Parts: sequence; C-alpha cells; structure tokens
Amino acid sequence: MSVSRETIDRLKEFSNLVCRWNEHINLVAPSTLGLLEQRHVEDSAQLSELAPPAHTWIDLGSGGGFPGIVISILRPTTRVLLVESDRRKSVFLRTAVRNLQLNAEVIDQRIENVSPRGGDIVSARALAPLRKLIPLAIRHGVSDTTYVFPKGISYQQEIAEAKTSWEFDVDVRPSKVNKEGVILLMRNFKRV
Ligand SMILES: C[S@@+](CC[C@H](N)C(=O)[O-])C[C@H]1O[C@@H](n2cnc3c(N)ncnc32)[C@H](O)[C@@H]1O
Repeated sequence: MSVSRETIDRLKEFSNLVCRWNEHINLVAPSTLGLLEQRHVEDSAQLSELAPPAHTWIDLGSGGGFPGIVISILRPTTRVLLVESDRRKSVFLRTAVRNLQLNAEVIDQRIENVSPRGGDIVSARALAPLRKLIPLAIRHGVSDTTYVFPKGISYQQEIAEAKTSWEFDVDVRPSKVNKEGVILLMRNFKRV
C-alpha cells in the first residue's frame, strides 16, 4: 500500500483506538489483535485499491470500522456511511469519526430499516453469506453501483447458491492478505 506519511499516522491512530476499546468491547477477535494491521487494516485497505472512484461508499455491518473507517482515512473526499446496529460499536465508530475528523456518518440502525442511500459503492465484510447479503446490499445501490465483498474459502459455493436467485456480473480478485480469500466485485443484479 503506497500512501502518505500522514495517512499512515492516521491509520496507526485508528489501530491504537481499536486496541484501547477492544479491552472493553469485542471490536475484533482478541486472537487477531496482535495482527491488527495485517488482518484488518491491510485487508480493508486493499478494497480501496480495487474499487472505482466514488462520491458515496456505504459499508454495511461496519463493526470495529473494517473496512469503513479505513476507507474513510484512505479516501478523504468520499463520503462514507457506516451502518452498524450494535449500540456500543456505533458509539466507537462515532468516536473514531470525531477523533480522526473523517468525512463519514454512522447510522446506528439495522440495515433493513435504513432508507435507501444510493451508494456508488456498497461493501460488507464478514456480514452474511451472499444469498442473504445481496438483498440487504442492493437496497442501498443504484444501477451502476459496484458491490465489494471480501470472502473466504467457500466463495464459489456462495456464488453458486446466489445464482439460483440472482443474475449478476462478478469479478473475482485474489486477496493480498489472506491466501485463501478473494474480493468479489459485483454489479448488475437482477432477480432470476
Ligand atoms: C462479524 S461482524 C464484522 C464487522 C466488520 N465488518 C469486520 O469485518 O470486522 C458483523 C457486524 O455486523 C453487524 N450487523 C449484523 N447484522 C446487522 C444488521 N442487520 N444491521 C446492522 N448491522 C448488523 C454486527 O453488529 C457486527 O458488528
């Protein structure tokens, strides 16, 4: 990842905040905290490299800010909306947005209840299998939205399952961080 010194400092500031809050709430699995930068920060940052430019990026189920806060640090001119229904996590996300003065908004509601927001990009990491994720995500997209979903080893099975209900274009990119993982760049969903 080639970014400015200032951006690296902001990513470090965010990682430090995650570590401090993780003593009180489970933002990331404690077993992954030692590898926070690689497992979570770089894994999130690679989504920004793969996705096209955007005015609005909507991250569903942002949890501890992955990828939403990382995207907002890397893309300061993109408006990032972070949807997270867990009250304590949304308080954490608001604290991160305020401390880092990010161009981002936290929506502390269930995705199903949020009015459609028309994102140029919609992302979700570790939220749900594709067949459940697609209906949640497409409510927040428009006709040319790119959907960015990091997935693990069972991604082919998830795609096959989703194809029983949906037609779509999918571009499968290897993850730079997880050798069994991929990033799905999806577009043009239509009900079968
Ligand atoms: C497994 S965590 C993943 C968090 C983060 N994206 C990551 O990769 O570390 C899933 C998150 O989605 C949130 N979530 C699950 N279902 C949701 C819903 N229907 N609406 C809003 N948030 C939801 C949970 O509270 C949780 O923080």
